[in-house]
Amino acid sequence: MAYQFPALTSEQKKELSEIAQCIVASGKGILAADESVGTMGSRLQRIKVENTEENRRQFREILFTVDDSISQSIGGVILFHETLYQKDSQGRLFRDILKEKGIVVGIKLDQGGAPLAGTNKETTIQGLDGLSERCARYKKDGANFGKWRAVLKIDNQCPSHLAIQENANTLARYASICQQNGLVPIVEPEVIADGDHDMEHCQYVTEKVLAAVYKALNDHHVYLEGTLLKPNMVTAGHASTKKYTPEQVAMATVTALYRTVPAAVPGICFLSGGMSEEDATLNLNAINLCPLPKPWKLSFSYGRALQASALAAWSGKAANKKATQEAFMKRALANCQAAKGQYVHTGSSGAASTQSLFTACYTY
Ligand SMILES: O=P(O)(O)OC[C@@]1(O)O[C@H](CO)[C@@H](O)[C@@H]1O
Repeated sequence: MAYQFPALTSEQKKELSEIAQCIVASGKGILAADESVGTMGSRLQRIKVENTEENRRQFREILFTVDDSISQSIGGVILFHETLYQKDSQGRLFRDILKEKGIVVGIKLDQGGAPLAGTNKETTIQGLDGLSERCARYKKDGANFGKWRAVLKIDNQCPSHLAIQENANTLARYASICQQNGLVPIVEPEVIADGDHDMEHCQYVTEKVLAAVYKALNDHHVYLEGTLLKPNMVTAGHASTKKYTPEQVAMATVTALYRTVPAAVPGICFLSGGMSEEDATLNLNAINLCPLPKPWKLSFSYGRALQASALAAWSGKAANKKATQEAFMKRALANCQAAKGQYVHTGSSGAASTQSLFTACYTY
């Protein structure tokens, strides 16, 4: 056993665990603003705005220049490469604006899916080649955490043993490289909601996937205190006819996590996976009220569920800046409350917040 070859020094471990804890400090979660150019294109298409670099920059400028009190709800923001180097209209780098608010800057590191031959259209994720050099550069340029999303689906023969093992190993290799370069890895094994399976089936699969991920992280000597997990909530498939309450979703989700995620992991930040903004908040709130042991912070790392109302309010018009920032702040605050189990639905949400944000076979 290679016990005498430590992967990280105690200084490296201290830095990583401090970054992770800062991101999920009480009530804080993550804004996943790391949509690639293509994904941002489909978001902008919905509001009939052209997918230009300037339009992407303008929307993000509005989000990042929101009132400083946002830092009570948002501990970290994940950026796409392009955004890490963009500036606001006064020439200030976005990453500096976020840091001044006390928000940790993160970077998307995965580079999209590749087919696993001989499977029912399953995938692995690319981006390991040159990853160490990219991480070193991003650390120098102000990032302190990374994100890597692996996609598993529930279908005939899926997820296969191969897909589970390959994606777990790739996530672990990515996590190890991140930590060597001073970045906290967000480990995201997403079991997507496509399909008509029930919640119990999703729970079974989520447990198998998470168990494989934590075995691989251990094999790769990943320091769990310096990581964050970004899983799916346990829900029925989008096409299922069965409906479940937030309390049922919470019980299934926390049970799956309790069985598979070590207590050393400081925080679990859920993805929203196409849920409406309001459902994502209600489910997170129920998760935090679930009467099972919860040794980790249970928070959010939402993309669609933090930005849908804001995008609709903006509609590509500078004049809508105030309304856009208000919509974003409202969702951020609601999720901050939900991360503490204190969210009370007032019934005054706008239309955009209750709309399903699901897209079939969501890739990017
Ligand atoms: O599911 P959501 O909350 O919208 O987004 C979760 C997420 O991992 O998926 C997107 C990738 O397409 C990323 O932009 C984002 O970080």
